[in-house]
Amino acid sequence: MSIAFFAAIAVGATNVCAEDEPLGVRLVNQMNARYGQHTGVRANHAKGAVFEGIFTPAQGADSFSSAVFLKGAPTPLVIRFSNAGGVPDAPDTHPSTGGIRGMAIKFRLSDGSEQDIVCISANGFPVATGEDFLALLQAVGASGPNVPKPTPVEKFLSIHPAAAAFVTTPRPVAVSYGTQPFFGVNAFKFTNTQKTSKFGRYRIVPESGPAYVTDEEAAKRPPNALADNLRASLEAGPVKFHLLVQVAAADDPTADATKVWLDSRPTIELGEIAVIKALDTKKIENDLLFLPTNVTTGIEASDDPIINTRTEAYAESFSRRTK
Ligand code: HEM
Repeated sequence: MSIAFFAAIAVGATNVCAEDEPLGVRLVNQMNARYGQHTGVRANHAKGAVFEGIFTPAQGADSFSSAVFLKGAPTPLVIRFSNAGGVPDAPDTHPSTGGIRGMAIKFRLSDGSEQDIVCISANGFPVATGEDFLALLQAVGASGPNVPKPTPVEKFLSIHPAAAAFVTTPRPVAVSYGTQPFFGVNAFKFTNTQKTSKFGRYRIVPESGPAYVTDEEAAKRPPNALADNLRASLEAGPVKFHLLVQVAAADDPTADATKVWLDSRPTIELGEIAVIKALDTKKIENDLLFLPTNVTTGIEASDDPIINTRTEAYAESFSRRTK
């Protein structure tokens, strides 16, 4: 995201605030005010592409967590790649995306239940709480082009250095969704059969390595190149990622997604995600709901407050888009 991005989409966005409503509802109200409310569309990550996949656990992954998908037979997946922002059908390079992509994965577990992992292409988040995220969205909404400087968003960024760093980080455009690394951002607690628990954050790394195009090339590409190019790659066979967990050291913060852990922290390989074939996105995407709190035995949410706020907001967005 860039400051220009905030200015570009702040036009027409007003602040909608009802203190008595749950935080997740207020966040969705604010997103709808910012991007417009579009029937049958997600309040955020509105443009997506859905694929079928399969997860194969790595040897020994079950020593990290007793989660059922980490041992034995491969698990079928439904994967939705997306661009951030609530503008449906926006081109991949549209400012409303802020350069942020999403990868949401639903594991169809052998016992009939589900496990979701919902990641973005950024390592870290601009703010540590849902309240601060709402304040950021409100500041953006109040910072139209004719607003005197310093604008509310400029003021917000001046006192929230993590948010300022987030919005000024360059976000190159990937060749396809299949060449984009993704990050879980929020910490989860993993417990194995010996009852040993560790905190970790997911990382999803393309097997072929990350690959990007220049901004000039990106601007010339068709509007859905990220998904189109992944579909084209699938003609030659599955497109693979590695699912890893970065493991926290004892004093690493687990409740603050702005605090990225050192790269030197160990990562454990949980297994391979193979994207197999494209599904009919328009037909199925609205029935899909990915929740960060949708976890199976052996995995729990950490004390990161954003996790529950996300679930509240996603459920609200789901109920609006399926009405
Ligand atoms: C307080 C912080 C956040 C809020 C309020 C928020 C809000 C939302 C909302 C309203 C949706 C639409 C949900 C739906 O209709 O199903 C959404 C989708 C999504 N969000 Fe967030 N989000 C937050 C943080 C995050 C973080 C930290 C990540 C990743 C680490 C993330 C990744 C995604 C992805 C990938 C989707 C698309 C899911 C799909 O394909 O269905 N979000 N978000």
